[in-house]
Amino acid sequence: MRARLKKTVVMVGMMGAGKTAVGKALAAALHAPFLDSDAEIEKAANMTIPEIFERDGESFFRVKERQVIARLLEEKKGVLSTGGGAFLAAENRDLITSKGVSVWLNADLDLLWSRVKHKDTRPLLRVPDPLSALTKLYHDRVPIYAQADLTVVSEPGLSIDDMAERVIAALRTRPDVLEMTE
Ligand SMILES: Nc1ncnc2c1ncn2[C@@H]1O[C@H](COP(=O)(O)OP(=O)(O)O)[C@@H](O)[C@H]1O
Ligand SMILES: O=C(O)C1=C[C@@H](OP(=O)(O)O)[C@@H](O)[C@H](O)C1
Ligand SMILES: [Mg+2]
Repeated sequence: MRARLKKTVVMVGMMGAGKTAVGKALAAALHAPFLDSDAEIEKAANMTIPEIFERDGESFFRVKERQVIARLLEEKKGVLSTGGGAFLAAENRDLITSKGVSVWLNADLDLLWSRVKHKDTRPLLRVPDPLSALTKLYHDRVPIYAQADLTVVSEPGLSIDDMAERVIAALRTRPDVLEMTE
């Protein structure tokens, strides 16, 4: 069996949910292109995400994020991992829903914290109390992520490849997204 993507699969969810890692594994399993909006923004700016936040501010980053997502959704069908804030903007949600299928990687706060606490690559967590910041973002954002087309739950015992398999199982319920061929 081989699978063909008819729409771009757009990974959404909190920082540390695994959008980048699982998105990459999913794209490999589907033999589809992998795109990551943060990586594209970094490439275009020739700066890291923290550098962009520091020099130009979050609102500038959000403008770039919107432009990059619009461009990537036009360019090719594949797996697009977004940054955690992207799905918060109604304009992005509308675009993602019309051109692709959104998949929320739903991980609980403990699991997210265990994955992000040792990293300093996320400017929104470069504050005196990063756990409080993450907790607030989590509670503010969960109702919005819940609007995604599909939800895949992440659990501590699962590997990145297990998660990619779970996403494929969810996509199999959507023949308008994933076409299975012999
Ligand atoms: N089962 C898993 N699913 C997703 N990420 C995992 C898993 N196990 C370990 N990780 C690690 O957790 C981190 C998730 O971060 P990342 O993929 O960058 O998330 P996001 O892009 O959603 O912020 C990575 O370092 C990844 O290797
Ligand atoms: O949640 C957010 O607002 C952000 C998440 C990050 O991406 P990941 O979710 O891939 O870490 C990155 O876009 C930026 O630091 C802002
Ligand atoms: Mg990411």
